[in-house]
Amino acid sequence: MAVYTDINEDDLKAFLKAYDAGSLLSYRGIAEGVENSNFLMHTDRFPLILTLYEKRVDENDLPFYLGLMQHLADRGLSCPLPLPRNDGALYGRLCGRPAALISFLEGMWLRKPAPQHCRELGAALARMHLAGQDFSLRRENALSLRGWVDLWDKSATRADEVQIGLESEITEELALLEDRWPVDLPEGVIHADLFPDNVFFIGEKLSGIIDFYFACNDFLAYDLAICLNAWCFEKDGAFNVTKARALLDGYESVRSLSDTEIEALPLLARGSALRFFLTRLYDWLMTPAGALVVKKDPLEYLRYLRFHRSVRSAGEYGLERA
Ligand SMILES: Nc1ncnc2c1ncn2[C@@H]1O[C@H](COP(=O)(O)OP(=O)(O)O)[C@@H](O)[C@H]1O
Ligand SMILES: N[C@@H](CCOP(=O)(O)O)C(=O)O
Repeated sequence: MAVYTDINEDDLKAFLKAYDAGSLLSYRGIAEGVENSNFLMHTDRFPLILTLYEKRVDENDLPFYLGLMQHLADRGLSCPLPLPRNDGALYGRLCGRPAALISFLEGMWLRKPAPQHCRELGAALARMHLAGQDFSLRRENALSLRGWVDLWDKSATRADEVQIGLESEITEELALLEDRWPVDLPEGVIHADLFPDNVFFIGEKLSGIIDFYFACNDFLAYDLAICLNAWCFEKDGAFNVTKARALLDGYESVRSLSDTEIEALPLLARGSALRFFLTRLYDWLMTPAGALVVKKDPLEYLRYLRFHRSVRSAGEYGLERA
């Protein structure tokens, strides 16, 4: 359960005084999520999500994340809208942590997305990429090559505790990615964590995207590579090319991929698999026993990484013109 910081009613009521949000009726911790502490709150005016920013969120990045949500919502994308405080600030402080109130989005995330959901996702991702083009703030991707090396430096010597041989396999992979990582692909604001639990649907229709707390400027096609990993593998580890084709078709129904983006896709998918492997491995090794969070399996992403290593071209992801 991702509630790292406990809050009490008096503190919450004091926090709410800075907002025009009505009176508190109820609040409860939300079990899902791994990064921040989230609470569902009801006031006599509306439901709200209260987020207390934890470990990986740098307070200096909050204007980027919260401003981005405002920017995208203004351009018609269905994402949470931060509620400003009476003094105009987009976040305040609760129990010693930066904390924001954001609008509650209707819908459910899908445990078993089908190809038509992947198509919807692709189209929404491309719309987000286009809507983000004129966002004025910039944030480097702290979890790209440099960040991977830092994470690996902290975990490498213990990696073989998780699986024998990991230390040498990942060291080699990282060296290869450092050598071959693209430098000149189309860039923009990417979500960078668009997993099924961050995308809500009502029936077949995508109703909203949440959790912009890894958003940053990076290659647009890298976001697509993240989705290939997060949406197109089955529970048994098999890659589902029908889902991948639907994802890519949906994306291209809104924004066409260039030849260089298509060519780079297998490498971007390797990098993306490594990125989630590394954060999961770090959390696996470092999270204290008894912490109220469900740790995610790093080896799932090792399997995806190995799959992408065998991919010769994006045609294997179902892209006809690759
Ligand atoms: N704006 C929102 N509307 C509705 N539910 C939300 C919203 N934001 C978060 N949630 C709920 O909180 C859970 C965790 O949120 P998330 O942002 O993914 O947390 P974390 O950043 O800790 O991973 C989501 O799975 C969802 O159930
Ligand atoms: N999506 C990441 C972990 C971050 O979790 P989220 O709840 O913020 O989406 C992973 O699966 O490793």
